[in-house]
Amino acid sequence: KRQDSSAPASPSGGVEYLVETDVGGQKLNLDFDTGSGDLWVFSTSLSASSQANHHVFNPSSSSTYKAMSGATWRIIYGDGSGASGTVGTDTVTVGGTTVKGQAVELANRVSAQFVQDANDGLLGLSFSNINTVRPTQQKTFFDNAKSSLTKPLFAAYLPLNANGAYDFGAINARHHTGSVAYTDVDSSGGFWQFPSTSYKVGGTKHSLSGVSAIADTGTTLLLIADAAVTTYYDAVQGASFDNQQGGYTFPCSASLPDFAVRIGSTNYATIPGSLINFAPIDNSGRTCFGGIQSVGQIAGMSIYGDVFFNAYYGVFDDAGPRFGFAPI
Ligand SMILES: O=C(CN1CCCCC1)Nc1ccc2c(c1)OCO2
Repeated sequence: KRQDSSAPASPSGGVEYLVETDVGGQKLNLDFDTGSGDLWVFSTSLSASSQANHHVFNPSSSSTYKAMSGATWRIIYGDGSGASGTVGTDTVTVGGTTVKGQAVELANRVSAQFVQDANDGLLGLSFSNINTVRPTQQKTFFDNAKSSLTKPLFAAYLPLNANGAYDFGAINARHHTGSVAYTDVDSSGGFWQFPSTSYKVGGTKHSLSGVSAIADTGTTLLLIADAAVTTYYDAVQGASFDNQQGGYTFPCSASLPDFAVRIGSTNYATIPGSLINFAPIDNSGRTCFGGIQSVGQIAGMSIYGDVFFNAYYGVFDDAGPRFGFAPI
């Protein structure tokens, strides 16, 4: 039960946090994603152009890799990106936590966004019921590891523009302040999902009846219904929806109100306005892109991505299951 460990998570381009992961003795920088359930890697099965600028996994160079005959996978993410390929098993180590016989999905196709991205693949940390391997669905790294951990939990510490960490098996008191508040999780859809039926802009409360949210470390921004997005940016001087940028922008000098979201039936998580200035849209530094944007057509759902985790330590506890949060 002493496979507990903490693995550094490095911010990459403000878009994602990468964790160095050992797959069959080969080191790859993977995007840890609580919003999906597949562990997949760039592999030597990809075209040379797709492999460019990435570390790729070569199954022939791993003495512990075993092909999974007849198994395939194919995934499409909420942002339209995707990947697909074949499957095997290998020994995977993250920090000091090792899983033998972990399903490792080898990409032989990846969408253009992934070729541009800095990651060498993804390590899914959602529930295993949305893993895409067929004909036999596979388990996530955490699902396989949890029985060897002191507690069946992992936690995400993702501070802005600083090295963070994924803690496995124990909460790391150095990664949060105050006490951790919890809400029950509905895992039936595969996500770390909970009701989130109201929000506050600069202290004024607004309801989002019937809405649920997912805690999603693989999504960069905080994505929420159009009504909430409009309410927020109505409170920001000079903000407007920029079709070219595909979201709300505002003068980088604008003062941004805090945005609080209700987590379950407990209290609110408050994201300070300063964390809602995501990035300048160009090198002039005049206009900035907002960290709160529309979730689009996914009715009744909010997606709490890294902008949320820049303010809150997230505890993903399989006992429950439940989601915990505490200011970092
Ligand atoms: O697709 C993702 C996250 N995804 C994680 C794996 C890498 C590529 C990005 N998030 C997302 C992005 C936009 C969305 C959405 C979800 O739901 C509606 O709009």
